[in-house]
Amino acid sequence: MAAAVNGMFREELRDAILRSKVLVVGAGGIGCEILKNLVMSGFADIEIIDLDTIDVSNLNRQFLFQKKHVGKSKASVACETALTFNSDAKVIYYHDSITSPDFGLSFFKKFTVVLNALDNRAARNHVNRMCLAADIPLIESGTAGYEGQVELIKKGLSQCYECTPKAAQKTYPGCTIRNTPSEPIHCIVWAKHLFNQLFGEEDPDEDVSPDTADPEATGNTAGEVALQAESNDKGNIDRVSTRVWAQSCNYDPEKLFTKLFHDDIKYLLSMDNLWKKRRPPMPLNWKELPDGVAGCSKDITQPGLKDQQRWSVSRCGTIFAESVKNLSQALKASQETSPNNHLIWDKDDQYAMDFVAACANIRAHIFGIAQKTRFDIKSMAGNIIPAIATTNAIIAGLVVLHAFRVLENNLRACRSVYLRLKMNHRNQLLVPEKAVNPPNPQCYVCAPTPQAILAVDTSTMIIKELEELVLKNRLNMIAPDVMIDGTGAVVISSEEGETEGNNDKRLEELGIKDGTILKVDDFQQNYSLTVFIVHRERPGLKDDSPPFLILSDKNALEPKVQEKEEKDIEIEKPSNGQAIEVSDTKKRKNDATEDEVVPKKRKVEINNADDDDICIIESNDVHRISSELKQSIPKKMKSSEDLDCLIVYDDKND
Ligand SMILES: Nc1ncnc2c1ncn2[C@@H]1O[C@H](COP(=O)(O)OP(=O)(O)OP(=O)(O)O)[C@@H](O)[C@H]1O
Ligand SMILES: [Zn+2]
Repeated sequence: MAAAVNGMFREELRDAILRSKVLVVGAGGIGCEILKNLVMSGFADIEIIDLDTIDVSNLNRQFLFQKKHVGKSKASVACETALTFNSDAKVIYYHDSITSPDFGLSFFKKFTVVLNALDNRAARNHVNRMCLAADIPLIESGTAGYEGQVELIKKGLSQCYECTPKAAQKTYPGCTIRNTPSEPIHCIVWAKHLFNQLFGEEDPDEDVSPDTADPEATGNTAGEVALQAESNDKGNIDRVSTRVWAQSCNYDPEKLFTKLFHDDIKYLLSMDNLWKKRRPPMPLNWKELPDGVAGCSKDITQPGLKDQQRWSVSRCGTIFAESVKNLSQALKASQETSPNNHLIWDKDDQYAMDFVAACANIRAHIFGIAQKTRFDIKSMAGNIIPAIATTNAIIAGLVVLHAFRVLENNLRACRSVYLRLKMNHRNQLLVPEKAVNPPNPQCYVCAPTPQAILAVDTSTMIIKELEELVLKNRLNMIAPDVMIDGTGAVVISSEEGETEGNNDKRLEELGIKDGTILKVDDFQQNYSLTVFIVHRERPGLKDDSPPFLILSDKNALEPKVQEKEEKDIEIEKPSNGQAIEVSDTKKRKNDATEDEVVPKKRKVEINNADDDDICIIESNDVHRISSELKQSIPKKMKSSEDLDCLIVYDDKND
């Protein structure tokens, strides 16, 4: 093959290709294309890793796989097929996760360049950190429908994957979901919550009942009055969990329907402040379900496949009853093994999907919102973004062109490139950045001494929450060790059994208070972070403000000359917090000034993919966070610009 590419590339590049050792992370849509490009360009020493097996749904675009490969390791089959294009190449495959401790620093250090072809934030963060630690150039890529992006990540030269905040995931206020839906997606999210309340993992924060704390309805006691008036034998969901009540009535579809789509709606109607400027919802009667479809003048016979038709309300009722029956039986069967078992919502499970489609459409009808087909609901509920083979191929081509530049040591030519859906004003579909974006000096990952400020109520947060919510979920660590600077006390150890006794202790009990400095290390990621604690009181457990905030402006930590004398807590207070990534969207925003951490109770995943979760944020949280931060930020920094862009809405995923 080397001979075949002779003459195609300059001699130096051809030799560099032959000498190089390349790691491809992910053998999915982009990964398969990259691997094919690599072997066809004469790369002779390649390793590829993927944790997954081939699914039939991969076959339309992952051309290294065929029907006979379904169920087999992606990495193994990709390797086997690629070798048929160039048997001179040496390709090693791993059917494993790149986050496994087996792939440590010395593994990464073997490579000339790493090419990411992943689909989730956790893995991308991890590879980012490993490549920074190993000082190996990483080419990061992603696609979403017709759009895509390729960028170089090189320590000290370019931004890293975590340098700038990414736009927040799509969010919906909790009260919109529970009280005042206005779009089909609000009804779909509500229906998914209902599934979990009835059959899945119960989460009190996914309550589907009317929300009496809705600020728009405050001062309105009608809801309470209505609540009293409604008979408890119908199941007052504010007093008994939806699951317990549903079980007590043996998942009787009529009773469930009446509770959810009649009684609760009447209750909502009694909160009349909500309906002063809105069309009020219309409670439905199980025995008189209309044959009409919201958005259609009458019940027309619609063309197309069953999945692509909009169901009449009475049809939704029938499907609701059928799916409730099947799902409750499935739940019962699974609980025979263990009473803690529950169902997991899966868009590809017929009854789970039927249930969500029927409930979403019934609720849509009640609120005068256009109904959707089961197919549309599946796309929205599963947050499916069509994967386009051509987009993947274009992006994979660019990844390999970037790799050539890396091999030629022409890193500055590796400017980020965006593939657009439509031409820009220069008639470009592929739009390069003007130059390689320099690293963010305040990045909490790639800065020379990474630092972050954690503003938290040290009297309520427990150590387990510090580990799970802050260090793992928020700061993307895998196995953190935490030591208090100064005393050397280890509060969290990645070694099993060493610090479990601390798990339920509050931070202040272990001496973590305002002004404390924590030294956090994740040996698996070769990552060290200094965390400055700022105590920030939370008014009460029922308070909706985020349980903690992370800021990353290390300049805020340096005392000004006149303040040096008084080296007190002021030095830990943020002055101009640099925003940190808030979603996995590949588009980076440079304008946010501080990071907002969504309280766990408001965060809702509505699909299975790590990177496609939809969060619910109470809209008034934003203002509360702002005003709280204003109090903790030195006066000179209090500008509205600094505080008004906490949450960026963007519906793109990579
Ligand atoms: N931690 C990880 N280690 C190794 N491979 C990973 C890891 N996380 C994700 N991947 C792989 O990255 C690939 C991403 O490819 P792609 O985006 O085409 O996803 P897919 O799962 O093949 O397709 P779809 O999500 O559309 O069904 C997948 O094959 C996935 O298994
Ligand atoms: Zn960075």
